[in-house]
Amino acid sequence: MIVETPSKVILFGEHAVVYGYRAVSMAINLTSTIKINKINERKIILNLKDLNKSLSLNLNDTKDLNISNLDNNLSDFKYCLCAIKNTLNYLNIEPEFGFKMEISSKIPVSCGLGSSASITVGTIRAVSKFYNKPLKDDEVAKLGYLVEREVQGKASITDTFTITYRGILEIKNNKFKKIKGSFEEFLKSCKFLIVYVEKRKKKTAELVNKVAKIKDKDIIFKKIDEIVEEALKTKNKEDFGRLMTKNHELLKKLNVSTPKLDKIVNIGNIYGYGAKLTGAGGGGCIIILVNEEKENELIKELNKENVKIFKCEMMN
Ligand SMILES: Nc1ncnc2c1ncn2[C@@H]1O[C@H](COP(=O)(O)OP(=O)(O)OP(=O)(O)O)[C@@H](O)[C@H]1O
Ligand SMILES: C[C@@](O)(CCO)CC(=O)[O-]
Ligand SMILES: [Mg+2]
Repeated sequence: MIVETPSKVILFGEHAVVYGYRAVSMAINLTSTIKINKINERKIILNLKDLNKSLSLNLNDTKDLNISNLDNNLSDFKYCLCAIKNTLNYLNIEPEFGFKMEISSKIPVSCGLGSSASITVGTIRAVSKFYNKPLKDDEVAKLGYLVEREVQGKASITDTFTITYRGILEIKNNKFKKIKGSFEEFLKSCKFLIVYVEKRKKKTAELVNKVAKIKDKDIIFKKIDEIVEEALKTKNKEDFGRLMTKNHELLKKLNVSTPKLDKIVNIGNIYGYGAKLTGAGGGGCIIILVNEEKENELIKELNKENVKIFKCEMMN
């Protein structure tokens, strides 16, 4: 059985959303793929193809795993192991047989595009379907959020709910609503470039915990929330791009940007309508709202900077 799962891009509100403020996020067509097949032993074999890592463990040991005590050399297995553990416990089954799970992904790892949430949601869907107890979206999303919160210590529902429900979501106070109507139509008229700028030195968990230590973070979060509120009413690209850039300036005050991210955001501001980092920051990706009249110049300038450009679309 194969399960394919999207990734996501946060248009506004990352980090603030962890504290109940608003965010807008969009599922995109960069996907992870999970293949799961039966093995006649009561074992689980995990093969992380992109990271060239494998792990085998007994089914019985999986349900009581203490994820925070996992050896460092197993850290890349945390999300999928936690997803397997939480799903088996939620299904409340004693499986007679195990499985081999192979994970591969087109989503750059630890770059702000929700690779962890994609793997998590894909694993939950794959394991529940494999044992013939497929879960509904609300169960998948809730389990996925609990996995990210357990692995990271702090998390919002943004990544896992966006990837589960797809389309465009507005998140506030850890509740969500799918964005439809004129704002969705406006966003569909926008062309975004996602640019992978540089390798992140910290995982999302570390970046979220670093922001938690900032004393005046709520003042910054409130300003981000005002930007999101204004963006939700916007129907023109100049204003939308300007608000993206304002959000980026506030993320810089949270110390989650880097000089290289700022440099590429600046190129997005000059040759696009606006730009900002997306996801936890600390490196990774930025998103640019394209001004079609200057798109060729934008691409030319970006190509001078040794970055990787992803032309993605919203995934419903
Ligand atoms: N292709 C993959 N194969 C196996 N595990 C993966 C893969 N991609 C991501 N992961 C897991 O997700 C972790 C990266 O998650 P992290 O939250 O730091 O980054 P992200 O989700 O890409 O960015 P953000 O959370 O800012 O959107 C990896 O360390 C690994 O545990
Ligand atoms: C940084 C953050 O806001 C987004 C990570 O993609 C964390 C979260 O919402 O869980
Ligand atoms: Mg993540």
